[in-house]
Amino acid sequence: MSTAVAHEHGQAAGDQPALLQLVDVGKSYGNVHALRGVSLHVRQGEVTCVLGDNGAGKSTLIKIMAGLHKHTDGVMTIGGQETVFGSPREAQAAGIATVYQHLALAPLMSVWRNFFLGNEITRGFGTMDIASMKRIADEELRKMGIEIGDLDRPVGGLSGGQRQCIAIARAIYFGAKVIILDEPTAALGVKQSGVVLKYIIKARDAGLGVIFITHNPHHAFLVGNHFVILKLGRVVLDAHRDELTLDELTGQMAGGQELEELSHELRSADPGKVVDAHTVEHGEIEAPTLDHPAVKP
Ligand SMILES: Nc1ncnc2c1ncn2[C@@H]1O[C@H](COP(=O)(O)OP(=O)(O)OP(=O)(O)O)[C@@H](O)[C@H]1O
Repeated sequence: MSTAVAHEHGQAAGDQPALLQLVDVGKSYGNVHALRGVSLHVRQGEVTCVLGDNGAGKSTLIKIMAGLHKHTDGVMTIGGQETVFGSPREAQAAGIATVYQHLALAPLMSVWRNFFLGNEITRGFGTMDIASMKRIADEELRKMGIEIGDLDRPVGGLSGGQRQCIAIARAIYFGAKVIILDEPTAALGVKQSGVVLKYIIKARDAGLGVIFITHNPHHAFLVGNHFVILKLGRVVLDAHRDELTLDELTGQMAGGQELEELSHELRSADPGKVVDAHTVEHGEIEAPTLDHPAVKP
């Protein structure tokens, strides 16, 4: 397994050129270094997973690629051209679509209205061509195998999984080359997560470069071609799927060293009980109860 950053600066590995590439990108907010030396490449028909805990720098990374923030170091290229986006509009125009976990759609608006939000079809005198928009939204959602039923329903009444899927279908229809998914499964149960993961595969198979931001290595490993783990703003793992196993990804994500230290601390707190890193990592540790000495006042 490769735990080091494996790729040469400025050059994507493999035959295909990267749709989007970051080389040694950094971002400082005053004297806070949110990202340092981050390199990443996103290729057509591949899912690049970016994993990281809270504060790892995932949101900052998304904001740079989505045109909300400018990086302070390094280079971003889109289709080989060095690029700094001045606004989210510029990123969209370059084919970068971002689906935010909570802001994917406007909850009070209908499904078809959301599908065309900001890209409405109009006839003469600026009147909206509602019939065409409904027809196209229906066709596109069906093409992706998304069953919604009544497209006049406000999306607020749909499940979180359905909302994410509509946002993905919309990005594909409007010609995105790269789709950034911001923790799309974080608030979902197992079944709904499965549905969203299926549409991540569909987006990949439609030829998009998918960036799947998540803190869940199990979800990442089900769909990912490439894995990057961020920790405190730095890349601590950059590996292709055939270079690692799910256990290794999970271990790296959890932080083997930190787990060792935690298990050591827990052992000293309760020397009668044997707790090893494996037990902690796999969630086999006993949950504290009100009777547990550790939580007594
Ligand atoms: N606008 C800002 N000003 C100052 N520091 C910031 C700003 N935005 C983020 N940071 C800092 O940058 C670091 C990375 O934050 P970021 O939000 O990118 O991480 P994250 O991986 O998305 O975390 P989370 O999952 O908790 O949102 C953190 O230390 C954070 O406090």
